[in-house]
Amino acid sequence: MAPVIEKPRPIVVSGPSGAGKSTLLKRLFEAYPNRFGFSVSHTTRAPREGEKDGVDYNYTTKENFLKMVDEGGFIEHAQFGSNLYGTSVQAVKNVADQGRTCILDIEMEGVKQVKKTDLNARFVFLQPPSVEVLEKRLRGRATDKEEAIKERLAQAEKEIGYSKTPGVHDQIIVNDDLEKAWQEFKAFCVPDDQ
Ligand SMILES: Nc1ncnc2c1ncn2[C@@H]1O[C@H](COP(=O)(O)OP(=O)(O)OP(=O)(O)O)[C@@H](O)[C@H]1O
Repeated sequence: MAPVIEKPRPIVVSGPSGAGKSTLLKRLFEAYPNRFGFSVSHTTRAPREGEKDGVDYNYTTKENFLKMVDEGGFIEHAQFGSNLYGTSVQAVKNVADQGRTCILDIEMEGVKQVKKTDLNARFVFLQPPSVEVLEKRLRGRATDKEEAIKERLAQAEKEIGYSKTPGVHDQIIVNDDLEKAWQEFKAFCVPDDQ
């Protein structure tokens, strides 16, 4: 009988804006360059010079995009300007088919959507030590305007509230000390290399 090769389960990383997702994911990709991947998004915008279909984006028509929405093909989708963008369930499966663990860096609504699919994902939540610390980090990052910071903090309260629902996450990592959070994050994402 042919050996059953198990496909790597996708990992859903969520947490309030400023919790440290980008910081930890950057480290993860640097430490394990061939092990992880991001899914290729769909878009209705035209390809720009040098962009490749299926690599930079899956380019599609508005009609086809909306059909996929109706069929439940997207984990999340949004409109920016007059263009539609989305992460399809199939795009996540394609990463697993290439033998890589697909990383989904998404927010609460996306997490709920993934739970409705057959992706069999693992869920990790990055939690700031407190909302006060989160506010300091968002200000320290100096990338957001005052209005955006207020919105992010309000959203953070909702995300943290939802994260307390039993069974939603496989692990919650409090990002207080970065080194400690990194060790926990690495252990979750690469359990066979500890
Ligand atoms: N443990 C930590 N201690 C102190 N500062 C930290 C820690 N972790 C991250 N930071 C800093 O907090 C800020 C927010 O982190 P980061 O940009 O990684 O958050 P994020 O969750 O990716 O946010 P977004 O979802 O908005 O992209 C950054 O300036 C980062 O350097």
